[in-house]
Amino acid sequence: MIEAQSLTKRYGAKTAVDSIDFTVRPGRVTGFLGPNGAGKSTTMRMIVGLDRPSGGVVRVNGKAYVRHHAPLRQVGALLDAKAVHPGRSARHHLLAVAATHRIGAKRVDEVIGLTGLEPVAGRRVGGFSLGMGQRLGLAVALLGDPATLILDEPVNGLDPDGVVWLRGLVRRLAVEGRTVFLSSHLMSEMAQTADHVIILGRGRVVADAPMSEIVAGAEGDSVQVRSPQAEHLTPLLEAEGATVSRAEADLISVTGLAAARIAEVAAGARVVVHELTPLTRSLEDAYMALTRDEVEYRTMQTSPEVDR
Ligand SMILES: Nc1ncnc2c1ncn2[C@@H]1O[C@H](COP(=O)(O)OP(=O)(O)OP(=O)(O)O)[C@@H](O)[C@H]1O
Repeated sequence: MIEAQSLTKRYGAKTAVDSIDFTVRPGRVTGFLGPNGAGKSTTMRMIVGLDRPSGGVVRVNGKAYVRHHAPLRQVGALLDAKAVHPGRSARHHLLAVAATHRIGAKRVDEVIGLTGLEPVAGRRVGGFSLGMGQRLGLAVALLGDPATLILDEPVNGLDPDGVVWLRGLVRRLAVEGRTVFLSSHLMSEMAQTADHVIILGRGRVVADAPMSEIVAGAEGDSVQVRSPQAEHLTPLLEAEGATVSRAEADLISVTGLAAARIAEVAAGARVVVHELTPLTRSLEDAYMALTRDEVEYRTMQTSPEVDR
């Protein structure tokens, strides 16, 4: 369990984390989302004592991280997978970390197995790919068999097989009753992995709810309709109560009317339709709506005037 109360981090005049409160509960996967610079990494670093809060507190399994006598047995963290000695083999790195907590070689071999590192366990870590480095970071996080896991962008660098494997591992850890807190920028991946979501925007919590609620709160389902007579079809659909927005000359997005009814209206007016695609709500839609005003580094749109 992770509990943050009025947790704050300032860097000079910049408030990276602005008096946030949240609880990450055991037995489920909690996703941590937010635009670049929202304060996710800073929050995770404070949870594991790598950054000291400017205000407020954060407890892991009831205590501040630094107050735990054997923190690796309480909290496993994957924050910076590259922070390992490049000359050591993966197995030696794990043995060295294990020794700090009197964890034996048996457990080292177990986590090597759990993270699929057997084929490379004897190789120098310096030659590892990003994906192998992530697996090693996970192996370190799992060493102490901790009740709480904090994983910052764990899918980073994993190949598609690795992503599926990680999803299964993370789900299993939660089913075992552990607290799993993970950040990712990959919405579709997060939608498949997390049960609960906390979204940060500019250092504040903008949403903290079950995944199903977050997705259900997104704007309504829409239907994408491609037709060479889109202009003719639009008022007919609006007369049926639909809201229509035009994406391209022959492409409209229709909300408030089922795909079947759209097809009937089009057929009734002898309008040719080339495509009719119902689009369901997604975590990405909900996320975009919730963070629309919270983006610190927004991609600048080049205005047509500047182009000319
Ligand atoms: N050591 C530091 N000194 C000064 N400012 C910092 C420092 N670390 C982070 N910041 C600032 O604090 C804010 C939050 O950064 P943080 O890295 O926690 O965001 P994030 O949500 O993890 O972003 P990303 O998705 O890009 O990893 C940013 O504006 C960042 O520039």
